[in-house]
Amino acid sequence: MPTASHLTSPRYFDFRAARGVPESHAWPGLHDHPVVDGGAGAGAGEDDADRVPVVDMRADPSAAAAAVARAAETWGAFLLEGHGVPESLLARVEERVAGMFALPAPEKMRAVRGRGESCGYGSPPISSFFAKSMWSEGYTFSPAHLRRDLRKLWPKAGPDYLLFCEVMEEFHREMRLLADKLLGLFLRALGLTADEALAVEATHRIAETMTATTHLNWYPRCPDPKRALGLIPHTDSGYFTFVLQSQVPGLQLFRRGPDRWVAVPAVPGAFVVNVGDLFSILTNGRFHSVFHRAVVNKESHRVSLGYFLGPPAQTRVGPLEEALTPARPKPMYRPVTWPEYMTVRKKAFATGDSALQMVAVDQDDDDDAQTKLANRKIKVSGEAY
Ligand SMILES: C=C1C[C@]23C[C@@]1(O)CC[C@H]2[C@@]12CCC[C@@](C)(C(=O)O1)[C@H]2[C@@H]3C(=O)O
Ligand SMILES: O=C(O)CCC(=O)C(=O)O
Ligand SMILES: [Fe+2]
Repeated sequence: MPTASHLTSPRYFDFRAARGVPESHAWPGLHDHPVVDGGAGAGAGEDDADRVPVVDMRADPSAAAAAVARAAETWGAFLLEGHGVPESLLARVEERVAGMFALPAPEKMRAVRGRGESCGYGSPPISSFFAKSMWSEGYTFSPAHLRRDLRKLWPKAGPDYLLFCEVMEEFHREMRLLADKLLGLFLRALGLTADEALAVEATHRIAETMTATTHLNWYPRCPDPKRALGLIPHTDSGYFTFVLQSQVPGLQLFRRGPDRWVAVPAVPGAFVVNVGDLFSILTNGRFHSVFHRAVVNKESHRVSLGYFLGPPAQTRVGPLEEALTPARPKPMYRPVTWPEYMTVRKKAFATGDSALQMVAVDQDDDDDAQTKLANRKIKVSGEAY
């Protein structure tokens, strides 16, 4: 039973009551790199180096695939427009999400994420690897178990519960179809013809078995945003993520040469798509997973939604044979399941190493790589790619 003790529980920090950023939430090194604007007016230079790439799905498929290839190879992220998910539905999703976060803390804490669980309410799952706390709360759920999971937040299953479930179910239906379409475009972006992309799907059943997870982020208003961080710099671990950021921007992408954070503009109706680590593995490093973070601000709170796509837990993901090129003829990574990769990433956070590097195959060891290529033949889900 929730009691008023949630306010004194070490699990709950009452952001709304905070008058400053305590040491527990103050991050060093936040301003080591400049922040530049990634919006339409950005990149006054010749090549628009800071402008976040845009992919419009209304373009003809080869043009859209070329835009995806450029963005996935150079940025690991892009703004997705013309995706067909109605703006009115996105507005209803945002309204329901904001309503959920506005619930009193004891009610949200009814759904607190238990130790070792991936779904539930609380600090971002990644925060358990760090001594400092982030300026955010979030709620993770599996769209497949929506009605069951959401009873923890709304045990009486009243009108708010029903509306939330209905809107999220409609959203999930649209997003799952969109995810399949985008996966097809990603395969085309690897240079496959439409028929070859269909053949990859027939063999590997990537789209068919792909799972979706929704994670809602709430970044409360922050009295001293220069000291706090909404979400620590990270790469998403799965295949790819659709991020819906509300009217308040806050997502930043890391770019090298010169090192800088590019602030992603809040474009109404657009998604930001992030390439994740397992997709980088699947494409043999041709598509980059993007390092990104979320910052907070003093004026208003911010809400965002991540719709994460990835393989089923038992599927081992390794480089697709179709992604190998004359320049990179060998698989660069060993096959891993998503849970295995999460364990590697946990170690990487502890040591400061790169998780992707930790699953990389030693390219000098010819025999090793060739054996892995031979062993890597995909069987049906649950087996190796
Ligand atoms: C499917 C997932 C990706 C995610 C972990 C999760 O199981 C559910 C939440 C996701 C999220 C959202 C905030 C950032 C992130 C790193 C985290 O801590 O939880 C991502 C995870 C990820 O991409 O690895
Ligand atoms: O809030 C955002 O814009 C980013 C969220 C994010 O990176 C995530 O949920 O993984
Ligand atoms: Fe992320």
